Amino acid sequence: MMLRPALSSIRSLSSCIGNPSFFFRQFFDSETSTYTYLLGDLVSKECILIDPVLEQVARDAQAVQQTGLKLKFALNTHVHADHITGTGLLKKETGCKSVISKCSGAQADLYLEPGDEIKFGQFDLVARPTPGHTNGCMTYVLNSQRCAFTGDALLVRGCGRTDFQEGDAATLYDSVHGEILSLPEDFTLFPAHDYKGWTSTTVREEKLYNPRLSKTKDQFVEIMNNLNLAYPKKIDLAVPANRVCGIQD
Ligand SMILES: N[C@@H](CCC(=O)N[C@@H](CSS)C(=O)NCC(=O)O)C(=O)O
Repeated sequence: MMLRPALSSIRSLSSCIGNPSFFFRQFFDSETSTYTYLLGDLVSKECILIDPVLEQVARDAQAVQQTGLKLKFALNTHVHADHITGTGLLKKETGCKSVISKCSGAQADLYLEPGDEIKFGQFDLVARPTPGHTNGCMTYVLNSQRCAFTGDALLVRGCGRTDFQEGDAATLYDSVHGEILSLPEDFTLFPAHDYKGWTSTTVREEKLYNPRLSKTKDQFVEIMNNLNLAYPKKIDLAVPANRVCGIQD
């Protein structure tokens, strides 16, 4: 029997806790292998979603409602190429504000610059620029819970591809080493995708075991330039839609 976690639409995690006021849930969209994260403050009731998927908006909105939380922000880590973001529809359905980096060039209610903070109740996410997969990629760091949401910049034992949009392997290497792998080694890292059954990792694990990023920069660039991956199936639909915050009308 293959020892692979069930790719259910809702996964629970015991990591990234330690404060009873912190609500955390990791969701999975099995069609696109995308993780969406719900983070909330159970005292103030404010919550946020990171990287929601259009087809899973009902699931996400239901989770928010069931927990008695109020959705303040729906954030994207970048302009995704493989799925349409759920932020446009979530805005309509919940009145939340959409958020993305200024550098992404995409439309949103709030634009993040490096070092900007997103507050939900007593918690603060700090935006760190991690370009290389796209120009506008941001990693969101939650220092209080010793974790970070890396989007496609860093995947478990992998990283985002660099062969379309504004992809650049050398830039990705520098930004992941400078902004993610420089975090304390015990920080838990949550990616936007996984294709092999992983749910999270740590800075220490990726420094030791990432088969791409643990190499020298020259070796990394060579690896990235020879991945020969098929284009994402939805890229022609997803990129233009995500530049305007997903489906809005
Ligand atoms: N088959 C999927 C696309 C898979 C893919 O290209 N994933 C991207 C992130 S989404 S743009 C990636 O960077 N992968 C890195 C890797 O090493 O796999 C589809 O058709 O949507």
